[in-house]
Amino acid sequence: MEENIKSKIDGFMQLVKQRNGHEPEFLQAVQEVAETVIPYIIQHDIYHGKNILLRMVEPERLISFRVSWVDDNGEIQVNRGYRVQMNSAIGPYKGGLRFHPTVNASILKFLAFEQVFKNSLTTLPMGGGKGGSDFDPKGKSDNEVMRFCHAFMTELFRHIGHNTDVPAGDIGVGAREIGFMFGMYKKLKNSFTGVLTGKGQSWGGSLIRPEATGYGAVYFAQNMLQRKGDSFEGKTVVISGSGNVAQYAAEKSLELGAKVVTLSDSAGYIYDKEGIDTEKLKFVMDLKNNRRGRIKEYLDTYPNAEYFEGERPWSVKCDIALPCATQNELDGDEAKQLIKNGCMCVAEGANMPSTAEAIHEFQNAKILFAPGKASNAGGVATSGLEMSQNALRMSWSRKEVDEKLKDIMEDIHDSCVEYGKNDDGSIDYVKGANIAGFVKVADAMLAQGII
Ligand SMILES: NC(=O)C1=CN([C@@H]2O[C@H](COP(=O)(O)OP(=O)(O)OC[C@H]3O[C@@H](n4cnc5c(N)ncnc54)[C@H](OP(=O)(O)O)[C@@H]3O)[C@@H](O)[C@H]2O)C=CC1
Ligand SMILES: O=C(O)CCC(=O)C(=O)O
Repeated sequence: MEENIKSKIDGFMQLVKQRNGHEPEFLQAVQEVAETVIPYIIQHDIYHGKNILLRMVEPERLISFRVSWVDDNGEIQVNRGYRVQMNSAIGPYKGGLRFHPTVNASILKFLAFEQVFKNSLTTLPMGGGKGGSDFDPKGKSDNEVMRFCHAFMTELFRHIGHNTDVPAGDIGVGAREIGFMFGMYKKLKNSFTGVLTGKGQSWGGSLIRPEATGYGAVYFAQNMLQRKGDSFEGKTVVISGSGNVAQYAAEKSLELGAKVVTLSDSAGYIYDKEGIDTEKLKFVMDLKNNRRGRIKEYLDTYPNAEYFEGERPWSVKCDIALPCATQNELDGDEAKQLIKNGCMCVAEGANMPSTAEAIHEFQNAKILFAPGKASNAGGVATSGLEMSQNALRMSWSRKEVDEKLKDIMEDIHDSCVEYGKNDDGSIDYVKGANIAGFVKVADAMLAQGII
C-alpha cells in the first residue's frame, strides 16, 4: 500500500480509536472498511474534505436501557437493553436484535456499522441499526422469555416504528421472541403495523424470511462459483453453527447437490462423513428450534457421526466453507488449514466470522471469499420485502419472494464485481462490498447536508 494512503488510514483509525478505544469488535469492522474505502475516497474528489467516513462511524443515536423482569422463581432480574441507530440516510434504521450474554456496545456498534453497508448493497431503501440485550434465552422457560421480551419492548417501543426503525431477529431472537415483542408493541401503540420483520405467516410475516439468510449466502457463493464456471454439485461443504442461518445454508447446499458434513454450536461440532442429508437436517431443526437441545445430541440418533467437544469445524477437509455462527469464529491458522485442505470458496453467513488475519490468508491464496455484509444480506433483503408486503397489505408467494431474493443476491454479487476488480482482473469481494455499500450512503448523506 502507498505510504500516503497508509498514513491517511492510520490517521483516521487514530481518531476512531480515541473515541472507541475500548471497543475491539467495532474497531475491527471499521478498520476493514477504512482500508478499502479511504483509497477510493482519495481517488474521488466529491468525497474530499467532507469527513464522510468519520460521520459514518458515529452512530446517529445509541440507546441503552434497563430491562427488569421476574423469573419463574419470583426473583427480579435486571438486564441491559440497547438499540444502535447507526445511519438513516437511505431509509429507516433496519437490523436485528441479538439476545446473548456477550452483547455489549462494541458488538452492537460493529453489527450496526456492517448493517449500514449491507442494507445499502441490497438496493432497498433501508438505513442501518442493530440492538439487543445481554439476556441469555438458553435454559429459560417460554414464560420467562415472554416476560423478558415484553419488558424489553416496554422501553424499545418509544424508539422504533414502521417508518423510523424496524428491528428483526439475530442470535437468540427467532420467531418466538419476535412474536412476544410484536404482541407488546401492538398493545402499547394500539396499532398493527410492520414494526418488526420475521413475523409469523398469519400476522404479517413474509414467506422465505426464515430461510433467506442461509439461502442467500448459498446463492451468493453459487454466483461466485458460476463466474468461475463451477457449481455446488458434488462439493463437500463445512458449516459452523446450527441455528437459523446454518440450517438453511445446509438445506440449500443439499438442494444444489452438495454434501454437508458438519454443523456446530458453542460447545463443539459434529462431523458426519456420510453427509447430513435432508432427513438428518430435519432432525437438527427439531432439536434446535423445538427441543432447544445441544448439537452433540445428534449422535444419540446418528451414532456413526463424531462429536468434537470445544472445537470448531475448520480442520475438516472441504471444498466450500460457510461460517454461520458468530463473529471471529475462524482465525488465521484455521484459514491456513482450510486452504491447505483444498477449500476453494468461503462465504460468510454470520457477521464478521473471519478475523482480519483469516481474510488476509484467503485473499493471499486467491480463493473465493465473500464477506458477510454481501453474502448474508439475503436476510435483511427479505425483511425489506416483508416491509413492502406489509405496506401494500399483500402477501407474495414463496416462489415470488425466492425469485426476488435470488435477483437481489445476483445484483449484490455484480456490484461487488464492479467495485472490487483488482489490476490483475481478480475480484476482491471485500473491497467491492465496502465501496459499493459506501457510495450509495455517502451520496445520500452529501445530498442531505451536514445534519
Ligand atoms: N438470522 C438472520 O437473519 C441473520 C443472521 N446473521 C448472522 O448469522 C449468525 C448466526 O445467526 P442466527 O443463525 O440467526 O442465530 P441463532 O441464534 O439461530 O444461531 C446461532 C448459532 O451460532 C452458535 N453460536 C453463538 N455464539 C457462539 C459462539 N460464541 N461460539 C460458537 N458458536 C456460537 C449458536 O450455538 P449455541 O446455541 O451454543 O449458542 C448457534 O448454533 C450471526 O452472526 C448473525 O449475526 C446475519 C444476517 C441475518
Ligand atoms: O432482517 C433484518 O432486519 C436484520 C438482519 C440482520 O440482523 C443482519 O443482517 O445481520
